[in-house]
Amino acid sequence: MESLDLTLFGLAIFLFAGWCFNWFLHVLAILYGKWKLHRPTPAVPPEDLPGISVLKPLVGVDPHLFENLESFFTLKYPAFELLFCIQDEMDGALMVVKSLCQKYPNVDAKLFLGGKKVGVNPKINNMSIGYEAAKYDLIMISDSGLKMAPDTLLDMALTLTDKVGLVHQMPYACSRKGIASHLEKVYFGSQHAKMYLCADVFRINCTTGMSCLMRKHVVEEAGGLKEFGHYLAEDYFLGQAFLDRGWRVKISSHTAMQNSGMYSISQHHNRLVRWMKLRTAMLPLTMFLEPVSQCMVMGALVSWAVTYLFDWSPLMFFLGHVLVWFLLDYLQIKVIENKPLPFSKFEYIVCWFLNELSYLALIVQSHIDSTISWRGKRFRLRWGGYVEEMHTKQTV
Ligand SMILES: CCCCCCCC/C=C\CCCCCCCC(=O)N[C@@H](CO[C@@H]1OC[C@@H](O)[C@H](O)[C@H]1O)[C@H](O)/C=C/CCCCCCCCCCCCC
Ligand SMILES: O=c1ccn([C@@H]2O[C@H](COP(=O)(O)OP(=O)(O)O)[C@@H](O)[C@H]2O)c(=O)[nH]1
Repeated sequence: MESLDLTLFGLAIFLFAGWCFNWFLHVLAILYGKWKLHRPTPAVPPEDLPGISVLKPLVGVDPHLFENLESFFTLKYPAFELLFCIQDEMDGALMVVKSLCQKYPNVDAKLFLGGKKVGVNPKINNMSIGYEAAKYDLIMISDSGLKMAPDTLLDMALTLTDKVGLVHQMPYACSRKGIASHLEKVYFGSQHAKMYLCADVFRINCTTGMSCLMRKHVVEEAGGLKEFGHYLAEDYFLGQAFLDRGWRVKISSHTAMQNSGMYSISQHHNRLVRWMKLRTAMLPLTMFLEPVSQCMVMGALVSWAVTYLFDWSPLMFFLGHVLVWFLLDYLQIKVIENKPLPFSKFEYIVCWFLNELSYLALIVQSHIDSTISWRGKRFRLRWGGYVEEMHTKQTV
């Protein structure tokens, strides 16, 4: 009996300590975000800036593709080339790129069709020819759904100092109409940003491949881009390859502005489930950490702990916990948005609860099957982050 008491006491102390650590992370993320993000970009003589090859892997067209790609043609940076990679020659994105090349004939832009099969990851396959043709040592991988501010490339290049090998942008989102867009902002501005900013402070690898600038010669030392084609989460392994070679990996002070023209709550959820599956396969520990780091789960566990330890009312404790979390998330989103929020306080309440509650269901869903669907292809995940493509049998 005594050993059971001791175990419960130890568990309650552990949960309470984890809860205190969580508040530390919350406050740290807000303060670090305030300090790190949205810094003014200094003016630098153009001759001091290295050239950059920007790889744009494209699949399909959405209503914002033209404006998103156009934002790369209007970047304020002295020397860069745009390398558009399109895997399917019939893809409508081809027309969009061609019309932008006509509109901006002075921008150094090239088109690569068909890709090259070097592994399982279709994004890597798509980018392979463009990667080989890149003429600068600095390459940037930039997903199709991003819209970039004119000075962001400059900010990223200035963050890439001597010891830094890779600079990535923390994912966030442009303001668009509707609840799905608000939900996306609430997710990326709250729990995602909290972990992302803290991971950067503690130098934990959380490289996200939607927008990252890196030194090509280091990628070559690691075996070239094709080495990362075995994984779907090529971004995490790219970041790790830089860290393993003694390079620093940093975040830019500009966030990655996702601006896909096709967005809905179910698309957002499917994407989060896909990412969770990748994280679980790569880093199995996140399978345990992720649920307990959720507001509602942590609140319920620690309510028990404080009742056991201090005889506090579990209900009052839980409600207070949720309220403080909710308010800190609001402060953090405001720091990341850095301008008036595009939604009302009521919409924030709805999206915050929707995000917190649906995320728990998504965690469960992510463990139900280990296959991943991504842009029309299906993959089976293996431990360690390896993947196999699943081919559906053709019937005649
Ligand atoms: C109390 C401590 C609790 C710690 C709990 C940790 C739980 C982790 C929960 C959330 C982490 C969110 C922040 C990381 C970003 C992850 C986003 C993601 O999963 N992206 C993956 C997919 O990206 C796309 O993949 C396809 C590619 O082609 C696209 O271009 C990509 O955008 C991506 O592959 C994964 C990247 C890295 C995941 C690392 C996760 C480790 C995070 C640990 C943070 C812990 C900080 C705590 C500090 C003490
Ligand atoms: O078969 C594919 C799937 C994706 N991509 C590219 O990979 C990037 C990321 O794709 P998506 O936005 O679907 O990934 P997510 O951010 O949702 O993980 C985009 O530029 C896509 O065009 C690609 O080139 N081929």
